[in-house]
Amino acid sequence: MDSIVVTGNGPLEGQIPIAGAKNACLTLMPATLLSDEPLTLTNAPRLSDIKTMTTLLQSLGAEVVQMQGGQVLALSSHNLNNHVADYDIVRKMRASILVLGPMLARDGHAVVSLPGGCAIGARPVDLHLRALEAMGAELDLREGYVHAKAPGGLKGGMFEFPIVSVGATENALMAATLAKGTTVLKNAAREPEIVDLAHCLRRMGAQIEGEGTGTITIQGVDRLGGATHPVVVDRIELGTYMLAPAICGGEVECLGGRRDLVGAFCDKLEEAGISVTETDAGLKVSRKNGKVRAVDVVTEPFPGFPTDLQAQMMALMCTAEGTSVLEERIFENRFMHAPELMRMGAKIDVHGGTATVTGIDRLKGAPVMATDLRASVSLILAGLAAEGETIVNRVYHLDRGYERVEEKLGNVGAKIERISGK
Ligand SMILES: CC(=O)N[C@H]1[C@@H](OP(=O)(O)OP(=O)(O)OC[C@H]2O[C@@H](n3ccc(=O)[nH]c3=O)[C@H](O)[C@@H]2O)O[C@H](CO)[C@@H](O)[C@@H]1O
Ligand SMILES: C=C(OP(=O)(O)O)C(=O)O
Repeated sequence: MDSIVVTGNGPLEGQIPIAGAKNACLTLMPATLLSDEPLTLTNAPRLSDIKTMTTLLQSLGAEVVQMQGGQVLALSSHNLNNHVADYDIVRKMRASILVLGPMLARDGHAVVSLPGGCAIGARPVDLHLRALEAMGAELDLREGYVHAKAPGGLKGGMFEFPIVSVGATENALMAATLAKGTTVLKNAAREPEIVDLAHCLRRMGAQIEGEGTGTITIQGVDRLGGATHPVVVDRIELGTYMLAPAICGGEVECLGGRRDLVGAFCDKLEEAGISVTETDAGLKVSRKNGKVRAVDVVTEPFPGFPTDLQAQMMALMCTAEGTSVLEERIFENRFMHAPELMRMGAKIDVHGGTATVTGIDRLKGAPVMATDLRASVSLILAGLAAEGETIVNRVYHLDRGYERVEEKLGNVGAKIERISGK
């Protein structure tokens, strides 16, 4: 298994291009299952999760062709010949459950393995299933698989999500585009990835209103056509790289960055004393002098502070002036980076969903273990500002969500290299 070695090397200067969003691309790709005409996605990120979704779609009979080094994905589902999403693929990535709604809506049947829990929490899919049931789906859970049927096709319905779920909103939204009649999704997720999905579905001929608000209304249509759609910028990759100069000092412009994608996060950076400026090309972040101030963070659904940036923000707080309280409200077990940061000298106290971080002057490099995607990158960020060498082991998690991380950080002056495992 590969490791990443990072050595503290002073302030960072330069530009980092931000890729298309993993979490948008992972929901846009299954949208191909709604149509027998081609769907072309541009600005796709080159990540192992995208390969996993490619393998899953191909296992169903869809065609997925990578062009321009993987930045363009040409998808087609005109030859769908298998409606069973196998456990061996689904278990690798939770977003695999997103094939359920589209397959069921188009062909009236689908069998999809339950994805199971993961390091950050139990992550059930009950809301995906309940939303589909509200559209008339008949579901049966057997031997770890969801067996779904809608013999006469899905029918429009009303579903109010008891808690906000990004994935369940995506599954229901896709399914509703081909249901007969009107579907209303209440307390829907408002994440930019949902808005991007709605834009793509509309290009394919879907009738959708209200994306980006808590109520999405979908008027079902008989069929969807093809489309070409650019994947929205990755707000989590953006936030991660904005934190690099915040932690190390210096000035970095994140190309393609947009404040509307990371508003609550920018507010927290500014509260901590970091400057964020909108430029023609993106967002420029600088920390020219002075200490970072400790700030409190509560993770919430969009437009709140994203859970996917909590670990990276904790890395910043480790050397801030004062004490910060980070409250994780989305996932029940998302502080696995804390003990690893403590190996680097951080002072962190975790109680349930709350972590209290007391800032120290400087972290010290250490061998650490990456436990999940965002934990991995938080350790890299911490290592960039630490004294000496930090070896981040088990970085396969990192490759799920960050393309060419060594190159992107190396180009702005970071001392970072990948060591290939045996
Ligand atoms: C591929 C993708 O887009 N992943 C993102 C997506 O995950 P994902 O779509 O899995 O996250 P959800 O928004 O669904 O999860 C929010 C909360 O709802 C719970 N829940 C969810 C579904 C369900 O059927 N029942 C249920 O109880 C979850 O366990 C969690 O506690 O949104 C999360 C929250 O912003 C992000 O951290 C993930 O990076
Ligand atoms: C939790 C994440 O992804 P996933 O939902 O695919 O596990 C993430 O992107 O931080």
